[in-house]
Amino acid sequence: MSAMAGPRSKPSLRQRLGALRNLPPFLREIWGTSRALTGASLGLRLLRALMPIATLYIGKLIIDEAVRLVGAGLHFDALGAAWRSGGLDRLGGLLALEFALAIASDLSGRLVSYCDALLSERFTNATSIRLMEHAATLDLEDFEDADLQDKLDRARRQTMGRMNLMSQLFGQAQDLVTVLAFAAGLLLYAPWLIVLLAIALVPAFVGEAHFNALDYTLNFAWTPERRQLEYLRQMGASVETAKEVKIFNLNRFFIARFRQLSDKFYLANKALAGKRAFWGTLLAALGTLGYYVAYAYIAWRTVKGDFSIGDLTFLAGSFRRLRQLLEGLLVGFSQVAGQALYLDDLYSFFAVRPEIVSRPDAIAVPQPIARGFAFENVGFRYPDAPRWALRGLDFELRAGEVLALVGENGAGKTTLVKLLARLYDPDEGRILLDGRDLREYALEDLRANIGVIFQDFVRYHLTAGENIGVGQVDAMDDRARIEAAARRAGADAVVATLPLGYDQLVGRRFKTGIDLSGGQWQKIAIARAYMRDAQVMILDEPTAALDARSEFEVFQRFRELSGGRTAVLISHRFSSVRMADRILVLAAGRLEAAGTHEQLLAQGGRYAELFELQAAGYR
Ligand SMILES: Nc1ncnc2c1ncn2[C@@H]1O[C@H](COP(=O)(O)OP(=O)(O)OP(=O)(O)O)[C@@H](O)[C@H]1O
Repeated sequence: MSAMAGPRSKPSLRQRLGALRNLPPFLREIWGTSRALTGASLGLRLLRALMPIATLYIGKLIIDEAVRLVGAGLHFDALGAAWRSGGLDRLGGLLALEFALAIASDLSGRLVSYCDALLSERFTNATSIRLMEHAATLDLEDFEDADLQDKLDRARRQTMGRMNLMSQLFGQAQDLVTVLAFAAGLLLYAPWLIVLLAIALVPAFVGEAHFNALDYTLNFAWTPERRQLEYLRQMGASVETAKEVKIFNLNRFFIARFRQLSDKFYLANKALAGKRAFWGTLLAALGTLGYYVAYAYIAWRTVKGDFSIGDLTFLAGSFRRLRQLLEGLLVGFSQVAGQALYLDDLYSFFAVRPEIVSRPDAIAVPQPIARGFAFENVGFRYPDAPRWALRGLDFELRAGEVLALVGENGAGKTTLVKLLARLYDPDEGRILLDGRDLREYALEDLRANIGVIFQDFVRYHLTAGENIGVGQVDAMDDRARIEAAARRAGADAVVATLPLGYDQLVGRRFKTGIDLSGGQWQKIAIARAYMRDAQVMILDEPTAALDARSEFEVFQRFRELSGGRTAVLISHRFSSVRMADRILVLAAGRLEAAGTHEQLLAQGGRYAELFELQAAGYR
């Protein structure tokens, strides 16, 4: 397991406040998701913001009225008589008003939840789609970078977790309006109490802000471990791995590793939560103290006769609410600042820019390709790799030629193919297509003209027809084309064995799926290559699981059907390789020899040696 990520230092106050700059774009996106829902949610909240003070004030009026009635010395024996006398009219009216307010408050609360739920679902979906769209633009190299994977992981979590940020922000705005209303009310009675309240709350706020930052740091520093946990969980419990896990009895190994890692994470979290609870309680007590000092003061003024009983309840109530609200606002503010830090992750993922892009003046790939590809002193090195994967490559891939690549594992065959398809750009030298650098061509057009099936092709858990159709998505519904591609690859026989034929779901992931053998999957994948009417076809060892006859047939048919197409084949089987027009021998990233099968055998180098080895096995 990799070394622990070095602890990242706590984000500074400036960083935290700086993260608040993420809020305006965040709000803009929410607004853009649905103006109607955002407007409704905000409007309802504004209404709700004024309800608490209205309720409390009516409560005060009710008490004052009741006290007045008692003081007036009126005596009623029966409710009916009292009602008819009209003496209770005002009290009744006030009670009815308070009742209406209570109903309105409940109703608007539910409506707000409803709007928020709809809005959050839509926003989460929109962000997920944006995430997928952006990920699609990134370079393969980006994906292979562990840092980017961490970032993607955090960004993915953000799409899920950020919605309470929205509710929180809106809630904050609502509370702020309520606070202003209460503060205006209190200002009329006892202005300096508000100051007292604010001072009493500052320590709690600072504490919250501090712990939120620690929380973020912890979560940030643990991203690689969290991904490992996720990985272990998957390894320990998935169809893809179940077979091997059982045979090697790996479950205990995975579980032990999971436990070890998750325990460490748990302990770190627990320590932080403990400290947070302790300091939180202490600091909140200060706020409570402020409240009771104020309460005592109001009680004293009431006893002195400055305030009525109604005033006392109104003030005490306002005060209690104001304290809760201010505390909530301050704590909420620091939480929002904390969450805005997480938004940083989302936005920094969106800020990753691909390097492999089309130039503005990009040109179209020639139809047909006239001369072919030329590698000129091409070198490529994977980021942070100790040695070059390919170096000093000089060769041509002529239009219409079938070229085979051979070489031992790790020689660089796949890397060469990736360069040809512009999944990477060379670090040294250049690759020309009909005399112009590959980088001058429009990327999409280039990819549309090259059909590649890699050795680790994807097994889509879709229908058999769709598995072939993905080779040319815009022809996904063209059944005749799919069938023709299947025939060319010998996949039609595979499909014929499926109960639902081309409509059969394949793979084990879903209930109705039927799994295929390794070779059957490969035939389907090869059909995918035929689906695409590409000028250049590349088969990177997708035939390894085919039996010898099938592979021979696949390549022979490939030769016959390629109809003047340029092709690159990678195979470890010489029976297939020898069918190529020309063979390149790669060794440790360098081009060692090139020629036809016969020429290379005559040279007696590595090719002859490997050929002899394989041939000897059959004698
Ligand atoms: N994504 C990657 N990141 C870093 N290094 C890589 C990556 N892919 C391949 N390499 C390294 O580049 C070298 C060439 O690998 P490549 O996959 O091109 O070999 P290959 O000839 O296709 O091998 P095989 O016959 O096993 O498929 C190897 O040393 C490998 O370790």
